[in-house]
Amino acid sequence: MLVLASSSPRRATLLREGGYPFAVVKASVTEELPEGILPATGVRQLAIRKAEAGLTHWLELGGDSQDVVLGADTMVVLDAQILGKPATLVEAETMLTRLSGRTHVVLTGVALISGSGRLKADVVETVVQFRQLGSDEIQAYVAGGEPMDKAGAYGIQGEAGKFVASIQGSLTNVIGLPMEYLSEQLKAWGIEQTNIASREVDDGLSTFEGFTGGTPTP
Ligand SMILES: Cc1cn([C@H]2C[C@H](O)[C@@H](COP(=O)(O)OP(=O)(O)OP(=O)(O)O)O2)c(=O)[nH]c1=O
Repeated sequence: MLVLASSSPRRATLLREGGYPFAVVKASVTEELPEGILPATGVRQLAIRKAEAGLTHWLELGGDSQDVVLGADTMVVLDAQILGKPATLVEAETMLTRLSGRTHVVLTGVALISGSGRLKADVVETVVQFRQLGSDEIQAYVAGGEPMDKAGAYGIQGEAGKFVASIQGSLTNVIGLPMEYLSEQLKAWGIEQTNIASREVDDGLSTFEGFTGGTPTP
């Protein structure tokens, strides 16, 4: 059985839409990383941290050691700097001003772990280009509340979809789980889709120029 170690509603929605039956378990971890760590190393570490915490909790709840626990972490990287979730509205505005007219990278670390000691963790990268944003539209977007629980202060699946000029790589990777990569991995772990649900998110972004699907990076 598949267990999602996450409190992100987006990750649960993506797995459900992917047709996977799963349980959800909380994975409260500190998201602090050592100063100067490479973003890809950091995002992978956090995904493992979440999966390990989730596994511990799941086994305490009486879960089977053969169950497969999934942890993930998403970060936005601009000029080699990590943009996490904004702590304040002002910080959200600053992040979006920095992203305006620029190309950035979204990294999602994905970790699969089981009680038998098996572990697989990778990082999937999507390149996102924003068009030039006006300060009025940034302010209006931040006032709408969408940025606050999201890396880089935006949600590509929401109103910020209109900020995006192009995307290269997996769209679902930006939203929190690279489903193309993940379904390959889950197959290798013996986890199959049982039903293919229709997409709940009407984003219209999969037709964007350069959409190629996710590519794992070492
Ligand atoms: C860039 C971007 C991020 N996000 C979200 C995905 C993640 O939920 C969030 C980044 O925070 P994460 O720390 O990756 O995840 P989380 O705290 O929401 O959930 P958990 O740790 O319990 O699994 O930003 C979007 O929903 N859309 C976007 O376009």
